[in-house]
Amino acid sequence: MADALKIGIAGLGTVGASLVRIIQQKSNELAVTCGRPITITAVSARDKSRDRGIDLSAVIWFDRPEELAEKGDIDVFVELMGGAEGAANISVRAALQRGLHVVTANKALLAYHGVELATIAEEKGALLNFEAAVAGGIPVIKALRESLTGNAVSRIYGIMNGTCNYILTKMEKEGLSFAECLKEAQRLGYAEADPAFDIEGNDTAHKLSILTTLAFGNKIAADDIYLEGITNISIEDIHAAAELGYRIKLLGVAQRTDTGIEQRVHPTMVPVDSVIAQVDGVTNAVAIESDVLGELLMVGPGAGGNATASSVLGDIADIAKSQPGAQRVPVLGHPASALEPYRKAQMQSHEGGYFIRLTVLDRTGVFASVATRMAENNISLESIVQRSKQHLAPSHHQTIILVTHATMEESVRKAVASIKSEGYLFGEPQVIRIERPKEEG
Ligand SMILES: NC(=O)C1=CN([C@@H]2O[C@H](COP(=O)(O)OP(=O)(O)OC[C@H]3O[C@@H](n4cnc5c(N)ncnc54)[C@H](O)[C@@H]3O)[C@@H](O)[C@H]2O)C=CC1
Ligand SMILES: N[C@@H](CC=O)C(=O)O
Repeated sequence: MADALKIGIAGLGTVGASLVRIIQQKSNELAVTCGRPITITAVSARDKSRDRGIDLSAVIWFDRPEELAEKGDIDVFVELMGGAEGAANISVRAALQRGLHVVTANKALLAYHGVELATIAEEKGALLNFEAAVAGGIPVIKALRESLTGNAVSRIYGIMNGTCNYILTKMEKEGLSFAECLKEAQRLGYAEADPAFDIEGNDTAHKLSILTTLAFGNKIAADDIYLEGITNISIEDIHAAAELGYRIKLLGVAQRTDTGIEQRVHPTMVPVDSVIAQVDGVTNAVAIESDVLGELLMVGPGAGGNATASSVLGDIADIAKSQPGAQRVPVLGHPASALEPYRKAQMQSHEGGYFIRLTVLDRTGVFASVATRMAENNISLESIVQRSKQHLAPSHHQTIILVTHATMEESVRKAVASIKSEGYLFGEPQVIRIERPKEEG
């Protein structure tokens, strides 16, 4: 049997501790499948004394991850700390500069430094693997980077954040509050160290930016994504969506348009009978539409220690099985030097269906005025209903719910602005985009 693959792990939190446990429990099977043992020789984490339920007696402890990357007796540096800057960024760079292979689950790091890191890896002939960075246990990176070679991708969309999907599902099915659901997601190890990254949509945006680059061959453009999180979604929206035959999901969508690539992350209404609407809890789903294959939908656990460690381990096993000096698959699917500048499609040009919920004064003429403002902006309505006794609205108010046919974002924004200027609105209008799978489009 070949020499052991020596790995050093920086970060022993939810994912790092799961990874250590799995490698230790499955060492014999791994040695057989990979053709060589996988040995954890060194680790680094902030708290040396914490009981993680794993055996670290035979490993060397580095207080600083940078030192592990620079000096550790390792073949692979596994980064499981998180954060786009600081220790993660410095240590991954140092490891690659040293010619070490790197495995990371850190989407924030890749979203902001992925192209530079891929450039260093490719110059050094090192592997930089990051399957766990997008959609946890779903092998979507490998699918896009390798299996779909030769396919021209037209759209990728999906549920890419387990925390948000868990919250939306629990709110709908168990009637729990947003805060209670988030707390539970944190307890289960799904949320980011700062959960604002989950609920404000940034985490989905980081993941989407990576998929966009793999699919379309542009430089990563994480700051060029239209972004809305789920903090504004109320139980009233969830119920109204259900009555209309939709469910609300936080989707990341990237699609090729005539004017460039559109990247957007926002709460989205999906038809209740679509597969993606059935994806509940921490489960993620990624749909890829391409010319040769058609639609590929991948569904699986999107967060949590084991789901994520499974992908990290798969990346480590790929390194164990790789031959030194063999041709490498480019880190981002295309050689880093060949990535094109990102051509951004403006959100105003987005075309799709919209759900609009307005709380208005219960006054003669308001309903007609809302319908007129829509017509003036050439917005064709699938339905418009007026309701009283919505518990959010005071007694002298009513709720108007509109669903549009496919229309331009710019028209919807203009119509909503003109409704706001009429003076009969109570609170902010709620606008939720509707996304339909290809066959239902
Ligand atoms: N938890 C999940 O479900 C998933 C997490 N990820 C990513 O995996 C990475 C790790 O996530 P978790 O394990 O959930 O995080 P965590 O917060 O549970 O663990 C992070 C670990 O890194 C250590 N650490 C952080 N900064 C450090 C520093 N400067 N020096 C030494 N140690 C440091 C902490 O002490 C802790 O042991 C993150 O990039 C996260 O975005 C990716 C997919 C799913
Ligand atoms: N916080 C993330 C973890 C996985 O990427 C999520 O909830 O999806």
